[in-house]
Amino acid sequence: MSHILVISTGGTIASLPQDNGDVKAVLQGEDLVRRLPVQNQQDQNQGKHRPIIVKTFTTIGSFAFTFETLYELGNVVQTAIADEEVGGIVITHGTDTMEETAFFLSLTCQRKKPIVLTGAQLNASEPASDGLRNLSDAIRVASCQEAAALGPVIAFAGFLHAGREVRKVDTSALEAFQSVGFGPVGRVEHNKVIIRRKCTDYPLLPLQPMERVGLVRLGIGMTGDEILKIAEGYKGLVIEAYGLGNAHPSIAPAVQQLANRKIPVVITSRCLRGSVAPVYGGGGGRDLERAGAFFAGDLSGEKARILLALLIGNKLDHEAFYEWFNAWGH
Ligand SMILES: NC(=O)C[C@H](N)C(=O)O
Repeated sequence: MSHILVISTGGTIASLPQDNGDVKAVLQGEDLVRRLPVQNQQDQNQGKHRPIIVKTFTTIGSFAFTFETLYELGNVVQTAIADEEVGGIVITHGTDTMEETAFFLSLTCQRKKPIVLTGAQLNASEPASDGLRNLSDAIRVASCQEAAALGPVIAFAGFLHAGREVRKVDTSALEAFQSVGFGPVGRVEHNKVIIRRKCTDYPLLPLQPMERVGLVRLGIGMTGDEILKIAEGYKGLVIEAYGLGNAHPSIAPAVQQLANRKIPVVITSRCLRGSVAPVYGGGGGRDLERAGAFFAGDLSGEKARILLALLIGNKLDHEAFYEWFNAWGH
């Protein structure tokens, strides 16, 4: 029987308070699996679960992840996908940047096997810690072949969220994630995996090291000068603009300058739901589009940044960026 590979990376699920008061990721993958509830271990003995193999990839807070970490993790996941002995993959991860890792894997990994990310909001020393429940649910989902077609998902607080749509919406509540605008793709209830939605089969990008891309959220009165300063040193820039994708009128000429220097600019929205669209003149989305900006549909700023960094890393022609943002943004 093929096994479930649990790849641990740290995060609160692996964290314990230290003598100096810091809460720090210290538990290895083996420690997490050893702590699984007795019921779960019994299920395993009775063959209800596939055997579990553990790999400790790293033991850090997800706020310490970099593009390099994502690239290396992507390689580990792709090796596991190609390994016939592996039936499903679970990644334990901090919640802070879990949605970006889930999206990165969605962009680069074939949907042959379930890929399930999970973590915790309460550290492993807290009596009501959610980590073991989430890990137990994630293992169940990774054992369910039907979940492969969803692409990478986050299993958290009993819900399943698609990598493309999921966002961390709460700093501390146990229900940390939501699929904003669409709702979860499924849930784990009474130890059963229930899948209620299908996920679109988006085109994949080759796994490549990503390039440095900036991300800036507009606040009232921010101007083109500020955008040009922020863009320094970056190979691309994502702007979280207002509403449908609008900005102060001084920003379109700045975008034009950056486009002339072959620095692509991508527009997303500060809004939590809905897509950007070039509608308004007077500094609005139509001016930004005319200046050469790409529109990222309903992707969040963070996710548009991952896609842009990967497109630049793949050395694709900028003309092709329109198709990629159309494909993934809608
Ligand atoms: N709940 C968590 O896992 C948050 C933690 N700071 C992390 O992302 O590593």
